[in-house]
Amino acid sequence: MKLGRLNHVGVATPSIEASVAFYRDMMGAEVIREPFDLPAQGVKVCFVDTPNAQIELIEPLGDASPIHTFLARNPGGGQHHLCYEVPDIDEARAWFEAKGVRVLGAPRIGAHGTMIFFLHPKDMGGVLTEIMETPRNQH
Ligand SMILES: CC[C@@H](C(=O)O)C(=O)SCCNC(=O)CCNC(=O)[C@H](O)C(C)(C)COP(=O)(O)OP(=O)(O)OC[C@H]1O[C@@H](n2cnc3c(N)ncnc32)[C@H](O)[C@@H]1OP(=O)(O)O
Ligand SMILES: [Co+2]
Repeated sequence: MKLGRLNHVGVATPSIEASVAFYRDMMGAEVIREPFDLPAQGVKVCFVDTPNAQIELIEPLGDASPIHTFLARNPGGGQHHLCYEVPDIDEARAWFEAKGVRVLGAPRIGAHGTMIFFLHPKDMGGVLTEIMETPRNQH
């Protein structure tokens, strides 16, 4: 498997509205996409663009959100996951499974419209890791 570029850093927040104000007013971020709901992933999402990667702001959506426990432990929010691109999602999944890394749930469509899966932080040096297939027009 060939690891691709860092696509985004996931940041959990109790309030996307407050985080957008922080990235705009404190960090000087200019391009901030409109927030949108991703019910299938249990999160509300908003992208902040930087020159080489995105910050993905995620706020819990619904009672079964996978970030509820994280925010209960970190009420002010914080860095939640790193996401790397790969050219072939099935090859990447087989690669990690063969190495005994726990894949969390089934591959699904992510916020960028391509397939994603997550790897357990305890098998990844303490970092919850998202693997995402590179969008077709960027291969
Ligand atoms: C916007 C859509 C999409 C995209 O396209 O980009 C997304 O990014 S969605 C992002 C949200 N979705 C997910 O996170 C899905 C995958 N996550 C999970 O399956 C779970 O959150 C989890 C990683 C298995 C954690 O489960 P949880 O029940 O919340 O907590 P536990 O108490 O069971 O945690 C076990 C263990 O792991 C540590 N942990 C938990 N989260 C993280 C984290 N983000 N980074 C590092 N470590 C984490 C936790 O502290 C526990 O450790 P111990 O206390 O030592 O046991
Ligand atoms: Co993500």
